[in-house]
Amino acid sequence: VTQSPVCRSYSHPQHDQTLFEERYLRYISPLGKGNFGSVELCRYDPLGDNTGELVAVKKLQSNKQSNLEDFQKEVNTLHVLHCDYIVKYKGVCYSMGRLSMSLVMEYLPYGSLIGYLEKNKDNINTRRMLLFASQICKGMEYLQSLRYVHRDLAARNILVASETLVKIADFGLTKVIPHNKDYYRVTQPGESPIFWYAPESITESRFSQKSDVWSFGVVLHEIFSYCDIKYNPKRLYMQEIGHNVLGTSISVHLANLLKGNWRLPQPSNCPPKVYPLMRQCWAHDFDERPYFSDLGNQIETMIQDERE
Ligand SMILES: N#CCCn1cc(-c2nc(Nc3ccc(C4CCNCC4)cc3)nc3c2CCN3)cn1
Repeated sequence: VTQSPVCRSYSHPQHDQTLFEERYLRYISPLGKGNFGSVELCRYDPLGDNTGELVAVKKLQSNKQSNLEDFQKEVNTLHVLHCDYIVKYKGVCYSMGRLSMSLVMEYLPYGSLIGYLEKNKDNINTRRMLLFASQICKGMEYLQSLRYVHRDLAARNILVASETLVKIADFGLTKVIPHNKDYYRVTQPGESPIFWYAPESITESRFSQKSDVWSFGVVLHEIFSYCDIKYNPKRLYMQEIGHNVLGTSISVHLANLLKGNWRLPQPSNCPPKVYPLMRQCWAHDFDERPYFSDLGNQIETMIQDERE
């Protein structure tokens, strides 16, 4: 049994069954869309009596070879992650004679933070929002201890396991930082979530632990805006940039906005100490941004203060 320093979870070398037979995987309903694929609720029911367990199955979008390789990397990434604050890998299901594959994961009943916060905003207090934020920090600390960069940290990719537990999900864009560098340079940016990106990711496709910290600041903004669509980061940035920008790309305008030190505004009922935390994450110079361990400590202190 090994214990990771920050996740306090145990990874037993369990011989969990990791191969799911397609014929027993019964489709129930759609759950959402992620990078490279859609996610469905299924019941794995080999006995055929509806006693099987509910699972979340991520199907590969298209059988394009490149996507299959990227999907295989996502599966390999999730398989090695054992942390209470990261969605659990269960196994894979091959179909079409191993031509296509699906990723089988634990099903989290409350869905993503986006829907959950909006729906329950009236009975979620600051303490619970700070608890969620500290759990994301712990999950990210664990991820970084294995030299992973998530690259798509956003409220849409944070899932709610229970009223007091959230988990990081969707490792479709996750990369491992090579040992001789402290950043990852992406070649094909693809359709990037630029409104969650740090300046250096927008302008140089440079991703690091500190660019994930920037995105965490945006997640904090989403949490303390209750993921209200009116205050969604893309909408707030586009209002500032102006919807009728022509010619030069949005990312050039966004990069200039951030260079000029414009930042997402303080959410309306955001506790006074939380906005400065977001601003720390949004330091233009990535060396000035805090580590997830620092952020976690500051948030734990705020949780204590909330209790008194
Ligand atoms: N991340 C990411 C982006 C891709 N993505 C991942 C999932 C996912 N959803 C759930 N659970 C889930 C999802 C939605 C609902 C409801 C919400 C209200 N409206 C109806 C649906 C309920 C429960 N459990 C999961 C996963 C992955 C592993 N376990 C969904 N989209």
